[in-house]
Amino acid sequence: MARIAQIFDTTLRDGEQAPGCSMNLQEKLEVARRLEKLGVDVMEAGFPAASPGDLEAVKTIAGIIKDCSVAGLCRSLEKDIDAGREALMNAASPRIHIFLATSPIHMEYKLKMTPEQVIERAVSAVAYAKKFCGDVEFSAEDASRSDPDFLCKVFGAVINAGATVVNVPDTVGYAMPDEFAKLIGYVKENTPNMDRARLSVHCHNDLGLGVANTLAAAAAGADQLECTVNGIGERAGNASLEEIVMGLKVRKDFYGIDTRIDTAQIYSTSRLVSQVTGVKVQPNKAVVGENAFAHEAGIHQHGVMANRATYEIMTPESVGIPKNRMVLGKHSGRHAFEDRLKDMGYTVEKETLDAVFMEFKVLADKKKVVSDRDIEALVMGAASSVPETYKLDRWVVNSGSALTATSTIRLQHKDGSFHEKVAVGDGPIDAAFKAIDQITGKDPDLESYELGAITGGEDAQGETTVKISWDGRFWNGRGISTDVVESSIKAYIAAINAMEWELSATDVAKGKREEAMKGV
Ligand SMILES: CC(=O)SCCNC(=O)CCNC(=O)[C@H](O)C(C)(C)COP(=O)(O)OP(=O)(O)OC[C@H]1O[C@@H](n2cnc3c(N)ncnc32)[C@H](O)[C@@H]1OP(=O)(O)O
Ligand SMILES: CC(C)C(=O)C(=O)O
Ligand SMILES: [Mg+2]
Repeated sequence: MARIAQIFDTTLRDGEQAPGCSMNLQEKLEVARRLEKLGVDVMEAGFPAASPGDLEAVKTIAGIIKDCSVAGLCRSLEKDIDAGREALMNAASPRIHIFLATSPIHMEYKLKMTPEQVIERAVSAVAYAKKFCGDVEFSAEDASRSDPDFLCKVFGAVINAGATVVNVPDTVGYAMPDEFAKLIGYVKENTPNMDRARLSVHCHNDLGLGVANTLAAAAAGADQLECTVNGIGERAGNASLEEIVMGLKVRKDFYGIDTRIDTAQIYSTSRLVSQVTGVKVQPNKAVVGENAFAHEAGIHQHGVMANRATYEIMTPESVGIPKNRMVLGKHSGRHAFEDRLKDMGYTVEKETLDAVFMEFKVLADKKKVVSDRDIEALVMGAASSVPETYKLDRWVVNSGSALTATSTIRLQHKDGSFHEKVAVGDGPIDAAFKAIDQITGKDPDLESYELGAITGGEDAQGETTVKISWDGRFWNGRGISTDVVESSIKAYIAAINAMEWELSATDVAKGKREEAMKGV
């Protein structure tokens, strides 16, 4: 019988650590719900001690996710574990995840601790966490560059202190598959009481081997695999969830390992993560890339026409890539539209469906054929919208080679009032953003601005993604329109709304904490 490997997803923690991948609370919640539907066994929701915003995010996710464990990462410090405990107090299955480095270079230069002090600290941290939480994972950071015997000693000690999972991270993506498999076999054989804990791996992709190392470790006995959707994560990223899961599924004959992932949810989860982070999936990315199932060469096309299995080792449907179906356009009705949404993996409330269907009709008037990508953009726009403090009412922008770009923007505030400002700038987008800043009284830094077309063709919709920052925090905004200036304005307003919403939510939480402290 096949054994089951648990999938530990860290998109919301290690994934979010990647430059440009930060998500706001609303976006994290959407991703968390999708991960639950995907069937992950554990989701790491954040690093509660990193900031009050991170703590609130983990707490909110922990309160709504019921079908899998929710983990929070903590250093081996009581104050971090206390933050983890607070963040996870409403979780159905909480897991405190503690880490401490075990490699000579990390111990000497970063932690400035001796190996004996590291063992002592790891044990005391696990024992402290165990007082509040039955499920405690311990990660030996930089395990692949650690002395294997020392690693086994640390693991034996933390298992004795109550750790339920011990994790072997290849923190800097240094390991080679054969070598990593040997290390896993060694740890399994030589760690005292290894039968009392699950053995996990967490691989990074610095040499492009994150997935290969994870699969090699699974074959060698690891039974929890840590990964992220689309492989996002620190530096070159983490091992990608979709590649690990499909590797195990397609080559079950070789590995004999199952997971509980509903693979038909993979594609829509990948699209969601790409949309909320604004990080595009490369076209040739395995499993979920635009070209993963495209056949261009004649010999391949000929083979696929005779039998798809000549050049396809898995079907697009098995990862949830929708088949080519009815064309949706301005004559399509609600049933066909709703059916397509279901096929694409979206379950939307009636209210959202009504709104998206209306937008679809407006778009269908402008475009001959509305593609799945267009629909996805409409749903994402409606579903991920945080409460709108400001809404675009109307705009005019003048620009050209012989005049200074000028914009007039009118926004409606949620209290119903209208506000209009005129601004000049270095080009039409800058002028528009400056007018919005004047209205909102906010002056965030524009960290990134990306403009693309959702589909090809002259009537393609423009999609703009912006990232703004203020006081070290980041917010994304997305806007779509057949006019690229309008999509840019919408994206900027969406980012400002996300910022307004998160800052006010943090203020409320802070207020509540201060109130509670008064009573202590
Ligand atoms: C491999 C990984 O992915 S590890 C996870 C990485 N994630 C993050 O760092 C999350 C975001 N981080 C943060 O917000 C901040 O770094 C914080 C809030 C966690 C800490 O901030 P600061 O207190 O300002 O410390 P700073 O980040 O500068 O330095 C890290 C400190 O933690 C210590 N430390 C690092 N790892 C550990 C650990 N596992 N256990 C205990 N202490 C640790 C370092 O030695 C250093 O200590 P020092 O301040 O006594 O020199
Ligand atoms: C905290 C640990 C698990 C980590 O992310 C790493 O070592 O890469
Ligand atoms: Mg990591």
